[in-house]
Amino acid sequence: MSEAPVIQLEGLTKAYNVGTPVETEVLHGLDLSLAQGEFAALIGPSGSGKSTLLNIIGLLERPTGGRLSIAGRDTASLSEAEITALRGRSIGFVFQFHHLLPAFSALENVTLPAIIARGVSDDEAEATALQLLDAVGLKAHAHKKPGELSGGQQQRVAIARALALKPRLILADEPTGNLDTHTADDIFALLRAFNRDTRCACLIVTHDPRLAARCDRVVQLVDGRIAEDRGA
Ligand SMILES: Nc1ncnc2c1ncn2[C@@H]1O[C@H](COP(=O)(O)OP(=O)(O)OP(=O)(O)O)[C@@H](O)[C@H]1O
Repeated sequence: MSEAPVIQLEGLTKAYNVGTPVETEVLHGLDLSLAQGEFAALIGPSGSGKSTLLNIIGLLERPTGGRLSIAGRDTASLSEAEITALRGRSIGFVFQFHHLLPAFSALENVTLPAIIARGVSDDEAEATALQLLDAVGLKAHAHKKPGELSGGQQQRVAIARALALKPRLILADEPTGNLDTHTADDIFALLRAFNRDTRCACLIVTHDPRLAARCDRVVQLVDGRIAEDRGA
């Protein structure tokens, strides 16, 4: 039996200020499918719609038109509660401004989503989190707060947090954008290793041609349209 694509878009559009005299369409009928295990870059000039598309695929914003299925579920008919549940169950986010909770330790930042979103017990969440912090090279820093960690270390905590929920899909928005080349390579290698080990699909927005060249597939947006889809 073939698996449903993790992401499927058909004729997807997004407009802002819908119904007003200055409605602007920023995504113009996109078709895109990403299978389990695929590792893809999303590239394109500033303003081409990459973040908007990532937010829609991440179920943080609704499309204006077309179809969006995530993990085989058509999202159009889902209630807000069902959307939230699907997002929590299926998607891990690694964003540049990683939204770690400053008052909590690295360990707590990784455990809390599993406890809150999944109802996992404290002990089980902590055991998983420690394994993940070890895997990202931060076991010794587990009890430090984000403000006591470097940018690259904070980004690794964000990756551990995303992976703690064992998502089928990882969405990363410029995950290495503010990091030096060496740390960026480490972060990229981590994402790649988890993609290989768990077959989670990854879609990574990047302005870095070096990183895009190391993805299996490169989707290029220009002016809200897919201009190129290499390696599909
Ligand atoms: N909330 C909003 N309201 C109105 N227009 C918006 C909104 N969010 C984004 N846009 C517009 O949508 C277009 C695409 O923006 P988006 O942030 O998705 O581009 P991007 O490719 O991610 O750019 P960058 O690489 O600079 O981050 C831009 O023209 C932007 O001004």
